[in-house]
Amino acid sequence: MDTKPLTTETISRSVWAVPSLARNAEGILDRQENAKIIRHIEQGGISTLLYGGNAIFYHLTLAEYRTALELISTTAADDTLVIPAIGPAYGTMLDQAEILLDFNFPTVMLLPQRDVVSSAGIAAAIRKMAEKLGKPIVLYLKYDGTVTVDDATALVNDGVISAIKYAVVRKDYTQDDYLRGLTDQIDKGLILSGLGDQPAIVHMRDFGLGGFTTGCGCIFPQMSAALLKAIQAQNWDEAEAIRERFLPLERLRDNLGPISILHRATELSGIAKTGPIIPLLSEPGESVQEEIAAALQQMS
Ligand SMILES: N[C@@H](CC=O)C(=O)O
Repeated sequence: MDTKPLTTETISRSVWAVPSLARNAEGILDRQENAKIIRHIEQGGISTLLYGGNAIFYHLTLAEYRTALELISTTAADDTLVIPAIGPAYGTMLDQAEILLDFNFPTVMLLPQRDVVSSAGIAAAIRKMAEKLGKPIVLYLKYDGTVTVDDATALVNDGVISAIKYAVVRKDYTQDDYLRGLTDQIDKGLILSGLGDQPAIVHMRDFGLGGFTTGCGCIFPQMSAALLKAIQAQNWDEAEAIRERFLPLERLRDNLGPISILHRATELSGIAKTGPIIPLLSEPGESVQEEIAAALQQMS
């Protein structure tokens, strides 16, 4: 695992894959099956792994958290950057920080929440975690304005932010005052498009963001890596053609639940047995699984 501190170069050198986390039939984290997912992504040309929403880090027990960190840190290749998530509850992140001190991840990402938080409160949590861990944190902005531009800018200026994953859903991604406010104040190379392959072109071309995260790229890593390359080379027609190839699975994820559809699609694509989806999420029904299989076939 690459343990060097993040830079804008690190952020842009690879798409950030956001994988599912495999469990065996009993729901126990499965080393072998997770290793298959990691190898598949790495062999497809992606060298950054972000364990957050798609891995359902929100709902891990503390014991599972340690197991997961041990598993991902020892399975990833030497040059793969691995970023685990913390939170979203403050008490949870305090407990997780004690575990993280036993590992050497270069940064961690604070999972987002919009209830029972304030902008100043999230900023305070980031500062506390950065101090406790002795390293800067990835700020995940998923809800419009939950952290103000001023608070986010102050965190960056104070060196407690390693990157910002920007994932606010818009009808029209070219129209985004919140993102424009952030890019006016903060080094754009520190901000990643955080909503998968679909808004990546607009976010990188029109707002100058430094990279993008992908869920579907955990199944089709070569396609996501090619998308990043096309965007960086400003080959917009090629980038647009690649983006469209992701649509069959992305449409299902948008309509039926991005995390559970990706979890099941990873298994149906034959990459690894991902096992049961844990509560509070749920398994897609049989007809949905048929739709996933059809989408995967269309994309292959
Ligand atoms: N949410 C996006 C990107 C990852 O965070 C996806 O799953 O495609």
